[in-house]
Amino acid sequence: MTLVIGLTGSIASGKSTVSLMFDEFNIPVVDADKLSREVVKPGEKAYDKIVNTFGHEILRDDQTLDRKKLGGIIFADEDKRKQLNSIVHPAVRERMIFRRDSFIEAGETCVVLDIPLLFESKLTHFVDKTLVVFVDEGVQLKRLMERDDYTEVEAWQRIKSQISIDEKAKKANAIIDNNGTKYESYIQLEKLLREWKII
Ligand SMILES: CC(C)(COP(=O)(O)OP(=O)(O)OC[C@H]1O[C@@H](n2cnc3c(N)ncnc32)[C@H](O)[C@@H]1O)[C@@H](O)C(=O)NCCC(=O)NCCS
Ligand SMILES: Nc1ncnc2c1ncn2[C@@H]1O[C@H](COP(=O)(O)OP(=O)(O)OP(=O)(O)O)[C@@H](O)[C@H]1O
Repeated sequence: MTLVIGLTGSIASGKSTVSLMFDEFNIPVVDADKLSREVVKPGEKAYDKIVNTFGHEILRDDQTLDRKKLGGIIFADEDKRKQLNSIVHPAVRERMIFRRDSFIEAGETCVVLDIPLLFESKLTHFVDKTLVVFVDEGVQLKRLMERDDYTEVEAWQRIKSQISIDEKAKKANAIIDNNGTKYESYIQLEKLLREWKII
């Protein structure tokens, strides 16, 4: 039996940081953000739909998506965000399930699905347990602004486009408190994997 863990959190709460730690335990991770970049490459169906919906002005000179520009549009307008989600999410979901099932068929003890919008998109039925990477909102804002060089307004738009981190923490089977150092988060993960009898 493979245990499927849904790893989530809010934007810049530390999902990618924690997902890298699963490597140490040889636990495979399927990363929805990575898949969402794959499915919008030129030549893919979702790419054509995005260009038809948002126009050529969201393309760079090399015809790839200008992600910063598209982000600027969809995080400032909920209807446009829903339009983009309805194009990208089905393609991501299909690839994610395919990869999850390949790991299950290969007999892995555990597989992690790193899904930023696990609760928003109601995808918890894809996983056995949910794990939320938690940070206080102030820490989240600071890390997001520093990592992506956003203004405070841009960072808040992105934070507010998701269910609050407190609400996600309430829904989770387990939490990693990532307010401290990365090492402190690693120790929490190791303890949890022991509790869940994965290591
Ligand atoms: C708008 C886009 C082009 C901006 O790209 P950018 O490279 O700046 O951001 P990236 O894709 O790395 O996402 C960073 C984070 O933003 C958050 N986020 C992204 N899309 C959304 C969304 N539609 N709603 C809420 N939060 C989102 C997530 O926490 C994600 O981890 C891109 O985020 C996108 O295509 N979004 C739609 C697909 C999506 O929902 N992806 C996230 C889960 S699959
Ligand atoms: N414990 C920590 N201490 C200090 N900095 C951290 C810690 N955890 C993560 N960070 C930093 O905070 C930023 C956000 O972390 P990360 O990219 O892992 O978040 P994420 O949840 O995957 O983000 P996104 O939702 O955008 O995909 C990064 O710059 C990362 O290096």
